[in-house]
Amino acid sequence: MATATYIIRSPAVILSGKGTVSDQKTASPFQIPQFSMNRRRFTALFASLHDDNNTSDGSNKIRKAVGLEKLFEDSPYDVSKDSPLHPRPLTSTQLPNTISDGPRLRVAYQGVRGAYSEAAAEKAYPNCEPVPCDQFDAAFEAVEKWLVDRAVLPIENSLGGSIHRNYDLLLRHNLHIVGEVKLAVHHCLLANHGVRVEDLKRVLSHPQALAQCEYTLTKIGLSREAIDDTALAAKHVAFEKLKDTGAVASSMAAKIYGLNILAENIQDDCDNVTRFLMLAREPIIPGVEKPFKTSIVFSLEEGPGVLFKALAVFALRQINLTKIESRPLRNQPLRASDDNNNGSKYFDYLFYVDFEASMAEERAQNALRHLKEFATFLRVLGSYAVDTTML
Ligand SMILES: O=C(O)C(=O)C[C@]1(C(=O)O)C=C[C@@H](O)C=C1
Repeated sequence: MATATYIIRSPAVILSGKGTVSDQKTASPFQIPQFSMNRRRFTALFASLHDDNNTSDGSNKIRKAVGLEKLFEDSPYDVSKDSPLHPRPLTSTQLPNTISDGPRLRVAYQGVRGAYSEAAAEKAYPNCEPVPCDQFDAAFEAVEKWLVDRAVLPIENSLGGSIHRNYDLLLRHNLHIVGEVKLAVHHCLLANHGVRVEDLKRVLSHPQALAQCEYTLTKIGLSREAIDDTALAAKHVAFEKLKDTGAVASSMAAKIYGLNILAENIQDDCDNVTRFLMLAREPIIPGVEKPFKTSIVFSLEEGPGVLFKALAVFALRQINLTKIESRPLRNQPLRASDDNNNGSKYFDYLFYVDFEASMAEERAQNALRHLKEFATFLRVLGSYAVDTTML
């Protein structure tokens, strides 16, 4: 039977399911002396959640499908070995504000200067050094390869919905969610000086930004063209000195690239908020001193009421869910329905759930233990403080 070696390097990662994980190692997850919760119980809990004695082939297939087998292979150093280089896990109380003490934290974001993601990085980590990345993948990789300390990436918007790419990348990469930050997004219509709204034929921006301004752009009658980020759209319009093309971007982008603001607040709803995730190589130790949220991803066997059963583990413990998202389980061949086989085929899905509880709480631990009884795969993406700041 094929076996895989997993180095479980954090207490916040759970690999579970019906496959064989023959040789698990746990790498010194707790190094913080001021760790305040019942450390022994927490360690025992994670050890038990990692302890997978099931033997059917289900989860190995899933791990292969989502690339989990690669999780630790590319690690710049093996954290299972004691090393002075091993950074201490961040504590929840260090985040997000006190993190800027000491040397400036380098924070990757997707886009160029003036992108909303840069503003989100600065809100998440005041006084940080924002590091632009061309794509979301590059931001994930920059953290993994120790080029930067953190990444701040958008995950959902109140008008446009989920940013699916980042849901997929969360699973493909080996980073932990250590916080969230919400940013009010006020879009402007930008153009070169001397250009009027009537002169414009098209507008460039990030697809999310274009979707958020759908109504206004249709009213003006502009054709839309997608570009990697809002600030890059502004930069392109400015550098190419375009006369018939505008950009949807921030007032900061207008300032940086010397564009004129033709219209402000052009998003379809004045309450336009994007939620960003703060990602790090190490998880934080979850606390209970302030409102916490936990993000997980899991998959289930096919069958009637299975998702209902999965969600009931939270309802039974009065745990509120704040988000549920399903994504196709990539590289998983289409399965034929075995019961009442009528030749129908269906897809397999991963379910991403955010719930309002800390992994330091017994009810959250029990809920996940319960879920693990029938989930074919389960991973905790992070347990982190809720962003309760006023926008
Ligand atoms: O293009 C930018 O400026 C970004 O930061 C990206 C992004 C996104 O991906 O949703 C971020 C916030 C806004 O919702 C629009 C675009």
